Formats: sequence, structure tokens, C-alpha cells
Amino acid sequence: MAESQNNTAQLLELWHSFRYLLLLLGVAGVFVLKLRSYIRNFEQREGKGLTALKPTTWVQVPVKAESKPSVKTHITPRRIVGKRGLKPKNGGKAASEVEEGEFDIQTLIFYSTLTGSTQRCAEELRTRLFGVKGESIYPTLSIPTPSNSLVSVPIRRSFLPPAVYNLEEVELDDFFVTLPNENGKKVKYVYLLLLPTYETDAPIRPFLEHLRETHHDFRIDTAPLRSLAGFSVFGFGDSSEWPAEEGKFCKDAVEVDKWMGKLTGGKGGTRRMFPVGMGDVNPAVGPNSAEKSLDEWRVHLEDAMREYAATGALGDSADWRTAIESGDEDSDFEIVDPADDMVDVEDLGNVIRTDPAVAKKGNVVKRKAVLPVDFTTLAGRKALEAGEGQSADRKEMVPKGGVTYETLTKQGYTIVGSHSGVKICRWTKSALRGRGSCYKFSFYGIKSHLCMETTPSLSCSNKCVFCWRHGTNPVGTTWRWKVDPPEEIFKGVVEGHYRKIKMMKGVPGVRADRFSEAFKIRHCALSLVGEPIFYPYINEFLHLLHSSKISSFLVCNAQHPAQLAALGHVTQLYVSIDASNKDSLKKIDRPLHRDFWERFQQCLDILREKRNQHRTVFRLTLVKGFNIEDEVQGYADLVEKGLPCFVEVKGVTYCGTSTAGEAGLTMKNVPFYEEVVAFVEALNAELSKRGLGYGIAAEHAHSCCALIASNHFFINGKWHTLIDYAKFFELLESGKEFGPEDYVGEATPEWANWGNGGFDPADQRVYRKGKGPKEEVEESGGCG
Ligand SMILES: Cc1cc2nc3c(=O)[nH]c(=O)nc-3n(C[C@H](O)[C@H](O)[C@H](O)COP(=O)(O)O)c2cc1C
Ligand code: SF4
Repeated sequence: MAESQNNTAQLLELWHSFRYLLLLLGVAGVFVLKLRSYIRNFEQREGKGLTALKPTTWVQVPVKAESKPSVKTHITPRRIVGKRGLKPKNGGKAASEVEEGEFDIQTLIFYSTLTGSTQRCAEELRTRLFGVKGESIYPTLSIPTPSNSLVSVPIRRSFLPPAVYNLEEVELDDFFVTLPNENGKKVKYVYLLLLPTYETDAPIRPFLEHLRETHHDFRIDTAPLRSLAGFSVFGFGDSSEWPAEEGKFCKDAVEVDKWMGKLTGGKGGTRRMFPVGMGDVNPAVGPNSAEKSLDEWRVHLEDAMREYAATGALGDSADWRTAIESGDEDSDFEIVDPADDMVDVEDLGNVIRTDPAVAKKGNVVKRKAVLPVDFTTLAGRKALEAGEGQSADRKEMVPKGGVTYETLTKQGYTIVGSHSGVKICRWTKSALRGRGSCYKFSFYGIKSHLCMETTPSLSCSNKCVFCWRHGTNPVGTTWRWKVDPPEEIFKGVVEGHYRKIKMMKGVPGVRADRFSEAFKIRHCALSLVGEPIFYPYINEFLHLLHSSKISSFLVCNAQHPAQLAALGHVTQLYVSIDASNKDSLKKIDRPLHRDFWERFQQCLDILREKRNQHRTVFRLTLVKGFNIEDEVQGYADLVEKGLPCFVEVKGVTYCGTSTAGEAGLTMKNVPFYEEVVAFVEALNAELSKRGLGYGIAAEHAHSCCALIASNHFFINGKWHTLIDYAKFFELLESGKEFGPEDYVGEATPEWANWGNGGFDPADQRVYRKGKGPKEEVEESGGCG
């Protein structure tokens, strides 16, 4: 017993002496076993011996020549190179589908355009495709033999002369839900789509929406276009402002390509005949670069079409036919452009039906009713009066329930009819509460609570970086929408304005006297957003205002000389002068018209003439870093050219939208009032140096605004910038000719004169809590 106790004690002593060593050995053993098991697994997987565990060196795996992408991606227009194999290599579903028998191939070229260049390219493509000039052709196909020589085989199917369609003019359902019916004849269609990209509203939007909805419509097949012979998309874009690196270059074309991929079969076999091509109109890329890319794309496309005609199949070597090539077509992407102004597909329901028989003659299919017409020109007006503009097939600019409608409504606009808007501005609210009117009171005697801010056209031909419309408004160079009658607009905007005033009733501080006065509108600022003179019946609308004794302040963007010239009397006519030279103007206004500078100059000439009828005003909006620095001389040149009665200089109001951010506008671009003052003084000095007869008349420091006026308004030693509104209406009714000096009002109030700040002492100045004196910002923004 004692011996056994002795042994146990010895064992315990041994354990205590070597327990760490033993534990270590145990752990090491487990590790070795695990390692052996891992090595075994590895050998089984790799089929290698233990040597596989030796440190590896990286080796370059040779890439098969044909697996290299034959497509040069992005940045520069896409160039397609490489040969196409004749025979399908494997059984990709749609690829192995061979169309047997005799049939004709009809190419339909669809295009969309805003400023016309894509239409020209589409027509050019029609005449160049296979060198066709209207006749049927029977080309041959050169096939490479195994010995790499070429043999010529006749192509059994004939190509019918291509037809060109404007996507805005066709019944989309007839082409993009079902395929056109060729009166029982066996015809296979090739769709070529030529599409410019616009980051704003453009004619392509309804088309994109149509494709998306067709794919998602549960009542129809998700791929109703799979029996197309094939399709291919070519996009136009401008990489200088919409770079590929940011995914903006030719974005719309890429999206259409994806939807077409979905609608023609989805993964594993779309009817994409050739990858999306891209043409860059950026002149820095080279002369006619876009056209050259289109031609290159055409040549390769013709190869693909010949092959289809010869074999009845799309070559399976065409990697681009799979969904992956052009992005994941299954990822159910939405069109997220904030500028999306998706027009209801129903709106397209009445768009003309084009007769395929006409198309077959090889003619460009001419519009029957819905080409955009510049109704604001004389010829356009005649067309409108002949009823063209009112046809049911015209789309609404801002259809009820659409994205633009919703966005503008959320921003506080009341949309009237289909293209007009009204919004109560912050100064109207402020005046109702006795907290001050806007600068128009200090300069021209307009009480803000008696003023309505409205526009009969929410559309504009610019995309100014400082605009408040948040990139949501439609843009266009011509009026291409349904036209609402002026009476309806007038009634609607007045009602909309009063409705908003009524809502102020319970707001603390609203003064009873001002509240009741506010139900008699006395002034109208046609300046909210958009371009009022775009509206074909602007003169009739002005007449309605004036006959209700409502004065008119109209701001236009100096892009529509014909409309400006045709404009009747307004109380005060403004043009926005957003820059003093062509480059700055392009950068800041981002105009849609290519000849924007010439248009701008013409408008100044017209304004100079108009100066004898209206009070004319240059509205300068100063944006630091964009249009202030070194531009005083340039602005003085413009004043010398247009000789306006007044020059209003205003610091930009930062609207904080993503659109502004994208344009590079931040709070840093908002000038301090001292900077505005320095600019005004410099401009005034330059005008005096040139002997032009101007002086600084007034200021409204709390909206960062100052007024330079012509010496004609310096009467008896005092500035007289106010307006005699009653006299204006009287002169108008007299039917006699009159000019701005005929309705000059009383002297500008002392407190509004330069150096006195410009705040009405009868009102109560309110500073924001905890922030001390702070300049109020004018909410109306845009052209307001
Ligand atoms: C307001 C505006 C927006 C544009 N947006 C884009 C864009 O987002 N991406 C792009 O690649 N090109 C853009 N472009 C360039 C046009 O797509 C290009 O100029 C095209 O050739 C115009 O074709 P069209 O004359 O047929 O309308 C834009 C051009 C303008 C004037
Ligand atoms: S600021 Fe005026 S001119 Fe410029 S885009 Fe806006 S609405 Fe058009």
C-alpha cells in the first residue's frame, strides 16, 4: 500500500515537472495530424504530391488569342475588331436557332434626337448601309476556309431597302411589343437604334420607359422581340462633359442596349447582332469622330448581317450576344436619372402609325403630326393656329402623376394644366407677416404680398448651374408639347396662388390687413423657372394679366431671339446675363442650342431696340469662380451693346442640389455681399469711363442685390427707379406708342438708395435665432 502511494507520489512529481512539455507535445501531435489530413485533401483536389506545398512562383497563364476582348472599352468611342467564325461552336440557345427557308431581311433604323444631329446620322446610315440607294441587294459572303483562304458564297436572302423611323413618331407597341406585320410575307427584321444621351428630359425617356414596362408587363412575354433577326445600338454622347469614367457617356444607349437584350431573349442568347457602338461628339477627340465611329460600326455590322442572311443564324462566336457582355441584364436596374421625366406610355398611344409599305420604298418615314415645331416662330404660329399643335397625339410637358409632376409638386409648385406652374415665394410669406418684401419693393415699389410668381412654360433651353429646378424640368429647343390655352393658364395660376395664400391664414404673425390685400394680385413675376417666352401664346397671356391690372416682370434667358422680337408690351423686360463671354456662358448656363452665343448676341441687339418700348433690365447672377473674376470689361461690353435701362446685380443663391454639386457649385461659389459691392463699383466705374451714363441707384443688402440704373432715371437730383403702374395700364389702354420714361414713378425711397441697405423701415427685420444678423435668401431662385 505504502509502495503504491509512493509510486503515485512519484508519478505526480513527474507530471508536475514535465506537464508543460507533455502538453506541448500533445498540441504538436494534433497539429501534425491536421496537417497530414490537409495535405491529403490538397493532393486529392490538385492531383499533386506533397511538392505542391513548395512555395509557388507566379506564372503568366497564356491567354488564348480569341479570348482576348475584341472590344476596346469606354473612354474613346468603342472600336470593334476581330473576325467572326461562320459556324456556331456550341449550342447557345438562341445562337443555334437557324432560320430556314427563303425570307427577306428588313432593316429598320430607329433614332431619337433633340437637336437633330442623330437624325442626320440615321439618314446617312440608311444610304450607306451596303451602299444601298433604295434598291434590293443580294450581297455575297466571304467565308474563311480551314486553310485560311476565303470563298465567296451567295447570300440566299435579300435585304430590303432600310427605313428610318423617329422613335417619337412611331407607335412603340407596333415595333417594340409586337413586330410589324409584312402582309403575310416572310420578313425578318433587323433593328438598328441610333440614340443620343441626355442627362435631362429628352425624347428617349418615353422609349426607355416603354422598353422597361414591356419587359415587366405580366400580360405579355418578357421577351416579345425574340423573333427579331437581330438588333444593334449606336449611341452618341459628349465625353467632354459626360465622361465615361463617371458612367455618363452614352448612358442612354447602353441602357437601351440592355433592355433590347432582355426583350430579345435574356441570358445565353439575345438577338444582339453587334455590340453597342459609341460616337463621341467632343471635338477634342478629333474631327468628325462620332461619324467615323458610326461608319466603323456599320462595316462590322454589315458583316454580321451578311452572315445572318447566308446562314439564318447569328454567329455564336459573338460574345457580345450574351447578357454579360453589355452588363448584367438580369440585374433589374431602374433608370435613376433624377431628370427622368417619364411620359406616360398612354401618351404615346395616339402617335402615328407608320405604313411599312411606305417604309419599304426606302424613304425616310416622314412625320405626319408630331415633329417638334417651333411654334414660337411666325411659321410655327401658323401651324399652331391651323390646329397642328392641339392634335391629341402631342404629349404633355408635365403629365399629371409623372416624375416631374411629383417632384415639382413636392417642391411646392402648383402645376397648372400641362406646362405651367405657380409657387408662392418666401418674400410673399415674409411680407404677409410684416417682415419685409423682396428687392423689387426697394427698387420698383412692388409689395411682395401682392405679387404672384409664375411661368407658362416649365421647360427651358438651358441647364444653368444655379437653377432651382433641380434638374427636373423638361428641356427642349422647340415647343414639342401640347399647348394649353392662355385663359386656362391665367385662371389656374391665379387660383393656385390664392389657394396658397389661404394656407397662410393660421401662420403666426400674418397681418390681417396684408392677408386681405393679398387676394388682389397686382404684380406678376414671369420668372419662376423655365422660359416664359417659350409658350406660344405668351402675348395673349400678358394681355390677360394687363387687363386685370396686373403688372408683368418677364425674365428670359436670351436664347430665343425670334420670340423676344415678337414679344408685346411688358412692364419690365429682363434678360439673364449669366456670363460676359462665350466660354463662361457655356459653362454656367449649359445651353442646349449650339449657336447659343449668337442667339445671346442677337437678343442683346433686340433688347437695345426694345428699350424704346419697355423698361429693360440686365439680370446678372454672380457665381464666384464662374462669372465674376476678370469679367468686368466683358460685362461693360455687353451693357454697351444692349444699353439696358437697368443692370440688376445679384449674388447667386445656393440651392444645394445634386445637380448644382455635379456642376461643381458649392457654398464657396456664393459671393459675400462685400464682393457683390466691389463688383458693382468696378462695373459702374467702367461704364462711367466709357461715358455710358449709368450710376448705382439702389441696394437690397439682405438679398445680396444692387441696382445700376441709366441716368435717364436720375431726375431732379434723385433716382427714380419706382414705377407708376396705373400710368402703365393707362398708356397700354390708350393704344398709343410709349416708352419707359412715360411711366416713371416716384423717387426711390431714401432707405433703398445705395449705401442705405435697402430694408423698408416700416417692416420688422428678423434675424435667425442664435445666428445674429444674417442675410435672408431669396427662395425663388432660378430666373426669379
Ligand atoms: C443638355 C445636354 C445633356 C447631355 N447629356 C449627355 C449625357 O448625359 N451623356 C452624354 O454622353 N452626352 C450628353 N449630351 C451630348 C449629346 O448626347 C450629344 O450632343 C448628341 O450628339 C446630341 O444629339 P442630337 O443632336 O441628336 O440631339 C448632352 C447634351 C446636352 C445638350
Ligand atoms: S435659371 Fe432660368 S434660364 Fe436658367 S435654366 Fe433655370 S429656368 Fe432656365
